[in-house]
Amino acid sequence: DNPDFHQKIIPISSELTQPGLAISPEDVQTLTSCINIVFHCAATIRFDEPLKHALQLNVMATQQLLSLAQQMQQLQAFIHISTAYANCNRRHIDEVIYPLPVEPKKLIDSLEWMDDSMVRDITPHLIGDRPNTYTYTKALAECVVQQESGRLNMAIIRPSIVGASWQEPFPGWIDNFNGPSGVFIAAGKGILRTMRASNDAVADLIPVDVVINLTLAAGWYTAVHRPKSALVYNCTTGGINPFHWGEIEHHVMSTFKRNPLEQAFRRPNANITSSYLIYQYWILVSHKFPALLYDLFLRLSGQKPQMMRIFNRLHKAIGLLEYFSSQDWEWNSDNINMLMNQLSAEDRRTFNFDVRQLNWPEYIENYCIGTKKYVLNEDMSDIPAARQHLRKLRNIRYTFNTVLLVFIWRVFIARSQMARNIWYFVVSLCYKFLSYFRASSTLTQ
Ligand SMILES: CCCCCCCCCCCCCCCC(=O)SCCNC(=O)CCNC(=O)[C@H](O)C(C)(C)COP(=O)(O)OP(=O)(O)OC[C@H]1O[C@@H](n2cnc3c(N)ncnc32)[C@H](O)[C@@H]1OP(=O)(O)O
Ligand SMILES: NC(=O)C1=CN([C@@H]2O[C@H](COP(=O)(O)OP(=O)(O)OC[C@H]3O[C@@H](n4cnc5c(N)ncnc54)[C@H](OP(=O)(O)O)[C@@H]3O)[C@@H](O)[C@H]2O)C=CC1
Repeated sequence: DNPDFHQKIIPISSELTQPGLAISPEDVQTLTSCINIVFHCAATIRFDEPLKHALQLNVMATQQLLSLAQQMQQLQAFIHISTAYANCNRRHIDEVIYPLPVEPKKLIDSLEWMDDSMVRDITPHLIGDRPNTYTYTKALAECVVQQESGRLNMAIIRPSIVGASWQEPFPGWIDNFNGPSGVFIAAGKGILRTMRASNDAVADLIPVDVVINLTLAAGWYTAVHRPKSALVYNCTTGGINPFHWGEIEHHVMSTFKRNPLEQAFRRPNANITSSYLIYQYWILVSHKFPALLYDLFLRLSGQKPQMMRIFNRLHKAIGLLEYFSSQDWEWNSDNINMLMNQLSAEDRRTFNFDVRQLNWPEYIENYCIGTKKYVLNEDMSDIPAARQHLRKLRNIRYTFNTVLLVFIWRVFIARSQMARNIWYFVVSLCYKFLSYFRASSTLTQ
């Protein structure tokens, strides 16, 4: 649509961990003289980030950017991107900034002199009932934003689990493995067969284009209407148009069976469970055992074993995600409704963030196809070959199961008189039934 779009963009190089964000003096000059709105989304989103690093990227960098923003002569609004899970230690989350027991500045100062192992030891005490350093540092960043809200005109956007696009630039666009995308891909490849999640818990996915549209609209509202205090927007779907992890599982599996990924390890067949014991059982039977067999095959054919390593990484990743897929939260979204009512009918269409119109089965199907096309760069024209591959895998499974059954049965028959008796009884019963069936069909003729 806009072939010269790049002429409208001036990239600024920066490094969040450096003093002054490592922005060159010339760039600082450009920014302070002509910026109207700041959208601050840079962050580390890794769940396993060491606390010191997460603080540096998510809290101190936000502090530095706020200082820079105060020098911006034309600034109308500062929009900070947080996460709906910043306060995931609460069940009901309002559109307010919740206080933390520790003052961010004091925490940063006290961690300064500690070495990495000391920080590692006190991290669980600091993050308390939050699951990771990511949600904790995002909550601290909100407090930092609040401290500056008297001086700057600000708003906070809190998206839940950001997923592929709903409509723009086109349905299903996605370019990374974060959040559910990696899980969907692993399930589509037949690697992931089980995950701990609650079938009935709300899966609060939010399409990335909805987040962007809402963020732009909030930028407009903050700049033009200048609310007295920083408004928080809980950018979620669960309270408005709920969909559950059990339904997601169903639609992901059905999409990948119809549109298989290339070179799947096994047929896609993942089940979610909230039971720890069932989960451990499937991990053993459906993950570790096939991985062991496959690695044995690789070793015997002179190749490097790799499947167990892949599964260990997968287990680490799903272990970090299960906190979010095993429970529900309730987010208040009054500010979202207010913002929607403030937009003109045309703006509401252009910056659509009304998730009541979202058709989940269609969205999940586009999402899965999007992971195939844009994350894995697979061609849709290869789908017949991928289906053929799945048929081959199904035949291998049938053959394997039959051989295993016969083998186990043979072992039983050889060792136990009772198994032999049962076997003869079943065989003679079948024989009698067949003879009776043949005799009765001859009589009717
Ligand atoms: C059918 C079932 C339905 C049920 C389905 C339930 C879904 C339930 C989702 C809940 C989702 C909550 C989300 C909370 C909402 C926020 O607040 S959003 C923030 C979201 N943040 C994230 O998702 C980040 C989570 N990821 C991480 O923390 C780290 O990647 C992990 C998981 C600790 C892994 O760390 P690592 O082992 O060091 O690996 P990492 O360096 O990250 O990646 C190495 C390579 O593997 C790739 N990779 C990373 N992850 C994956 C993956 N999952 N798969 C494949 N490749 C991957 C990377 O692209 C990278 O590739 P290269 O660049 O080397 O080519
Ligand atoms: N993904 C999700 O599900 C959710 C995300 N969010 C929030 O949305 C925002 C964007 O997240 P998302 O797009 O998913 O994450 P990404 O990791 O894709 O993007 C993070 C951005 O931060 C930049 N960045 C990271 N480290 C540094 C650094 N040291 N110096 C300079 N820039 C850096 C990255 O730059 P570069 O590309 O150059 O590496 C990248 O542009 C974050 O604030 C996150 O907390 C909130 C809720 C859910």
